[in-house]
Amino acid sequence: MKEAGYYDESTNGVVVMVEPYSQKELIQQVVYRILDANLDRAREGLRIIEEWCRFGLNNAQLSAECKQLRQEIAIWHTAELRAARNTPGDRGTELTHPQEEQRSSVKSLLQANFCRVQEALRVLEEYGKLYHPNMGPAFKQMRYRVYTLESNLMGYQRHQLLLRSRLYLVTSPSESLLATVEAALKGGLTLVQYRDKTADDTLRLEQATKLRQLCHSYGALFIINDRVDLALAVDADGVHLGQQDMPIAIARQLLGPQRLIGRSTTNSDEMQQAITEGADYIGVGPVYETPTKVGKAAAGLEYVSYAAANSSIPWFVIGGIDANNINDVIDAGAERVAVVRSLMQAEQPTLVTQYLLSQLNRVKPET
Ligand SMILES: Cc1ncc(COP(=O)(O)OP(=O)(O)O)c(N)n1
Ligand SMILES: Cc1ncsc1CCOP(=O)(O)O
Ligand SMILES: [Mg+2]
Repeated sequence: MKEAGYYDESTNGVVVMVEPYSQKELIQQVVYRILDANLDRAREGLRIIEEWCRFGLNNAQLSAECKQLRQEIAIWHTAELRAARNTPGDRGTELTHPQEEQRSSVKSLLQANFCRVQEALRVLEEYGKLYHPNMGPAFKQMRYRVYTLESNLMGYQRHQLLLRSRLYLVTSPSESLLATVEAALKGGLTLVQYRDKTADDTLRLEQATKLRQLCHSYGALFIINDRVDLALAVDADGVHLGQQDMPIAIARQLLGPQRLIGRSTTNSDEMQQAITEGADYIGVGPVYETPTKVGKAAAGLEYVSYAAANSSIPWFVIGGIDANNINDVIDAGAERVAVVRSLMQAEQPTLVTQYLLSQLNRVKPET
C-alpha cells in the first residue's frame, strides 16, 4: 500500500489527503492527471489561436475549425479526469521558459501555441491509450487536423499580406543591406525579396537568415530570388522565379501550397501562362530599361495597361521606377511597384518608402 496526496476542490483549499492506494490506483491517478493537464493545455492553446483567426484575420472558417477542435477535446474532459487535478502539488506549474515571457511577433506567438497544442495532443494520444481504446486514435486524428490548420493559417496570412502589399523591395548587394532594409521596413514596407546574383551560398544563407528574421520581426513577407532550396533552408515566405528559372509546378511541389511563388513576365503570353501555372503574383516589366538588369529590353507602359486590364492575380511593375516616374506607372494602371535602386541607393530609405507608399495608397486596389 502507498500513500498519495491530492487537492480537494470541495474545501477550496490545499488539503493533503492521505489515503491508502494500491500501486495500480496510484498509476491510474498519475495518468488521469497527465490527461487532465494536457486536455487543458490543448484547449488553451487552441483558444489563443482562435482569437487571432477571429479578431486578427476575421476568418470564420479558421475560427470555426479551432472551435470545433476545442469542443471535441472538451468531450474527453470527464469528471473523473478533472477530479484527479492536483494544481498546488504540481511542481510543473512553477516552471516557465524565458521564451514564454517574450514574443517578438504574432507569428512567433502563433507558432509557439501551435507547438504547445501539438505536444499536448501527442501526450493525449499516447497516455489516452491507457484510458480508453478510442482516445489514442481520436487524438492522433486531431493532431493531424492541427497540422493542417497551422499550414492553412500561415498560408492565409501570407496571401492576405501579399494582397495588402503595394511596394516591393528587391535587394541588391550592399555594405548596409540590413540597415537599408530595416529603414524601409520602418517606412511601412511589407514585402522584401533577397536578390544577390553573385554571392556564394555561405553568404547568401547568412544574409537571407538575418533578413528573414528582420522582415518577420516587422511583420513583413520575405521572398528569395531564384532559389527554391534557399527559400526552404531559411524558411522564407516564398520564391521569385524568372522565365529561365525553375518551372512553377516543380517549385510548388517543393514549397507546398502555403508559400508564395512569384513569376517575372514581360508580355501577355507569359502573364497568362504564369496565372495558369498557379503563380501567386507576377512581376510586370522591365517597364523602363534599367542598369540593374542590363540587356533586358523595356516592356513599356502599354504592357502595364494590359496587366491592369487582364491580370487576375496581384502584379508588381518593375524596372526603372523611382519617385519621379511612379505617377506615370500609376496613371497606366499600376497599383503595386517593385524597386531596387530607388530604395537600395536612397540616402533616406524610410522617407522614400513613405513617399512611394503615399503615392500608391492614393489608388484603390482591384485585387
Ligand atoms: C518582382 C520581381 N519581378 C521580376 C524580377 C526579375 O526576375 P528574373 O527575370 O528571374 O531576373 P533576376 O531577378 O533573377 O535577375 C524579380 N526579381 N522580381
Ligand atoms: C530584377 C529586375 N527585373 C526586371 S527589372 C529588374 C530590376 C529593377 O531594378 P531597378 O528598380 O533598379 O530599375
Ligand atoms: Mg531569376
